[in-house]
Amino acid sequence: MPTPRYFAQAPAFPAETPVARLPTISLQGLQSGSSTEGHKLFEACNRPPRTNAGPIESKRTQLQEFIRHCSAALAVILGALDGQIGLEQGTLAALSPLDDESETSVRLLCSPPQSAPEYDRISLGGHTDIGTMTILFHVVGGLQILPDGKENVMENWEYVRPEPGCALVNVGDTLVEWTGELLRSSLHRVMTAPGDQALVQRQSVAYLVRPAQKASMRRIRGGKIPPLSEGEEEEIRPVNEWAGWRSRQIMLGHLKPQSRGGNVAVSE
Ligand SMILES: O=C(O)CCC(=O)C(=O)O
Ligand SMILES: [Fe+2]
Repeated sequence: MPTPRYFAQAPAFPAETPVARLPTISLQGLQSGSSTEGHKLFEACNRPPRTNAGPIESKRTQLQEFIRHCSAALAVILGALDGQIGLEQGTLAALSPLDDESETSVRLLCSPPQSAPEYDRISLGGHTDIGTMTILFHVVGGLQILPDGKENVMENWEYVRPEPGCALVNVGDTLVEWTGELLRSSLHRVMTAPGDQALVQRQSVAYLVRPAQKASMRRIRGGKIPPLSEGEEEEIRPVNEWAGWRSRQIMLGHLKPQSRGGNVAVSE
């Protein structure tokens, strides 16, 4: 441990600076089996029970209602896709049921107004949503997509214009995997809103549906979904394992987030 002799070589830590309150636990005490020090250590490492932020807890009922509405809308959309793909009604929705444990979440984003807007500022970097589908509600612009096949350079990104009475629906990567890339997820990001919209606060609400944790990433069989090609390895990991792997690969730079899928369908 650094001794007072070393501390004497640097200016003193300012007394008025607010600091985090951390416990000091004696290593000697732990070595000698002191239960007091052991208890202090456990208390310091133990995670307090998770709670939602106050504004979320106080709106719990409305949020539950919101989730139920979004889920019902998504069931309609997924049902229409079942029909178009040639799958039995309810196939896609059954993979992400509301009542099963999953990573499904509601994300509230808020970008503060800018008095001197920096229009090239990225507030949420380019990504595809990893889950099944996303419903996004926004009023102020800022969302951009990179059209399929376009190089990821500034001038190729296109703003999405929020429309009254409309929500934006994003296909997620899981749906791309399940359908053998028949469906496409799109690369999107959030920039400073264009024009005078940058002068006001931007808020968005996203309902991000993730599959049931126990679901499999195995490709769905049937309809227009292309069968595995000769020698192609079947993805058999459970959703959680696959999602963790994919996020890590993207973080490490081994996988690049990009618009995916939209293969020409192979007919039966
Ligand atoms: O705020 C937005 O417009 C997009 C948010 C988004 O892409 C996300 O939450 O995954
Ligand atoms: Fe997103």
